[in-house]
Amino acid sequence: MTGKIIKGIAGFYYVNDGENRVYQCRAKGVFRNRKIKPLVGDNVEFSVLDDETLEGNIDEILPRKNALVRPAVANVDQAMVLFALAQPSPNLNLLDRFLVMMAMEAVPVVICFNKADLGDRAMADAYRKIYEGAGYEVHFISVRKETGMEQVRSLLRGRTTVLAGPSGVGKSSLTNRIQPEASMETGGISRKIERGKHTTRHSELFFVEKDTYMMDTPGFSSMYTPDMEASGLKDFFPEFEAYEEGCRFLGCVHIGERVCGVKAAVNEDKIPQSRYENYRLIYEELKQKRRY
Ligand SMILES: Nc1nc2c(ncn2[C@@H]2O[C@H](COP(=O)(O)OP(=O)(O)OP(=O)(O)O)[C@@H](O)[C@H]2O)c(=O)[nH]1
Ligand SMILES: [Zn+2]
Repeated sequence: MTGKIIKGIAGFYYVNDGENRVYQCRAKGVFRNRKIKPLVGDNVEFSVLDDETLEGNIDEILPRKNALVRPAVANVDQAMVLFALAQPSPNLNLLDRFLVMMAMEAVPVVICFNKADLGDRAMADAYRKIYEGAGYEVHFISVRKETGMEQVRSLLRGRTTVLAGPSGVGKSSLTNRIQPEASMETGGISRKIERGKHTTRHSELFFVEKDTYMMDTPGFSSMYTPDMEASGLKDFFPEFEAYEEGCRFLGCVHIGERVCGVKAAVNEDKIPQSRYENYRLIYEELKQKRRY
């Protein structure tokens, strides 16, 4: 049988068969033969030892597509980053940092703004313009008004998604909405308490529907600075590229150079101020970090 590891606790791995039957497995042999530690998100071959008690043994870890460190999870197809259109209003610096981190890991990102019922139309249009211009898919939803829920479901379908977003934007509300059985069983509040406990334990994937999994990523608001050469940062701001032919020097980093197509584009509002400003801030941080 094949399945996916959804959590690991005290030497046991919990393997979902894709239809939400979860087997408690050991990984005898896998460590010894391959010296590889199973990760949440790993697709595995496993044998069922007992069909009643749902016990099994992992025989083989299938090749990984990727593996994130924070959160520790393998085979991530995409990240969904959730912000609120208002209350709290989005921290674009945090968003831009997150986009860089995920691009470094080659994980595609979908941006969702929740609480569309609270934000004004002009703000929504402005955010859409900024992030579609940077090449991202942008969605506006309201968990409270239940708008965009089908859209979210179809974005998730058949994939493993990490959900990220700062506190208070509606991550619990959204995860409750998209896994109806769980929220019916435990109720919104207890689900939330449960989730709080998980954040101090291990990473865990939850089942959404057939072959569809999601992981909540705690600690998003304290995003660290990516680890790379400052000069490489510009490549993670894809909307800059079109204006680089206006730069005098090959390898222009668009900071102190006098003749710079990117800075000119910012002045002409062709590149959003906020994107450039966040680029500059992250660039300076990387410079500082590399000095020590
Ligand atoms: N107006 C409005 N409020 C919403 C919406 N979605 C969630 N909320 C409210 O926003 C508040 C925060 O929602 P949560 O789901 O707890 O947010 P969270 O991202 O899980 O927050 P943390 O648990 O702190 O990470 C709650 O009071 C929700 O009822 C929405 O679409 N519109
Ligand atoms: Zn330049």
